[in-house]
Amino acid sequence: MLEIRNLTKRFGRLDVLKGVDLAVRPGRVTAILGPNGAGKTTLIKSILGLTRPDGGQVLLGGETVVGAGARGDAYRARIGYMAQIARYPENLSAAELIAMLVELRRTAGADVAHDVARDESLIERFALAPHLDKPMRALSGGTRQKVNAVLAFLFRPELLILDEPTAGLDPVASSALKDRILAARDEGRTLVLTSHVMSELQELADDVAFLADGRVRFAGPVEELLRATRQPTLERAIAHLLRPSLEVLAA
Ligand SMILES: Nc1ncnc2c1ncn2[C@@H]1O[C@H](COP(=O)(O)OP(=O)(O)OP(=O)(O)O)[C@@H](O)[C@H]1O
Repeated sequence: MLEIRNLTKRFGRLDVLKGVDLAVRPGRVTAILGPNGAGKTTLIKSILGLTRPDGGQVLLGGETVVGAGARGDAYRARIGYMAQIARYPENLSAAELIAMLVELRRTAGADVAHDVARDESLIERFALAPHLDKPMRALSGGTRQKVNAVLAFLFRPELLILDEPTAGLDPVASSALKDRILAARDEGRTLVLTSHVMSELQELADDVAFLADGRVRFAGPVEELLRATRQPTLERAIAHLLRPSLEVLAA
């Protein structure tokens, strides 16, 4: 569904991605893990075309969307994205933002009437209704994060990329979002997410891609990682992978 081939990215003298290969399986939740600064956000932004990689390709549904042979950025309409730090026009309210995004889609020729599922379940469970008409600049960090989540799910995208989606959310909101993530998976959507909260990933992830030193060191189902490292939990398995005497595990 999503395939990353030999992706490279350097910032000045810093080699962040040194040839990342990854095949994300459809209809599953894949967690991208790795220490701070490993390049998870850089990888995500490269998939979305928000960062231009130096080499390699990204394929979506078999079609090259980033790298040599890619044509335009229309593919982005198929992806819902929740950024780690989202920036919005601060004077607009969430309701106006939603209306604007719907209008943009309509102008781009999408069948919006069919597409839009303003996620009432999330709005309700986040208790977001009273905040929808306030300007974004007046919202608390957690409330902005909730709006961010609603926008990511807005058009029922086939692929959802969520960068630390529950960071800053209270336990009620975090549970609601996790339920929504699993529901999206059960609807057959593909999800890629990052988080440093291992217990959360243990709950959500079907597959794991572990990024370190610019490459994917392990990619496969969570159970396989636990088996390969002989550890009982994801947290211990990742700690095991991060030992200084790291042995590269075959994918
Ligand atoms: N625009 C940029 N210019 C220069 N360096 C950058 C830029 N973006 C990222 N980097 C560097 O690239 C490295 C990878 O950053 P990235 O944000 O992708 O890591 P991450 O794995 O998402 O980290 P974290 O877990 O802390 O969120 C870091 O050393 C970061 O400082």
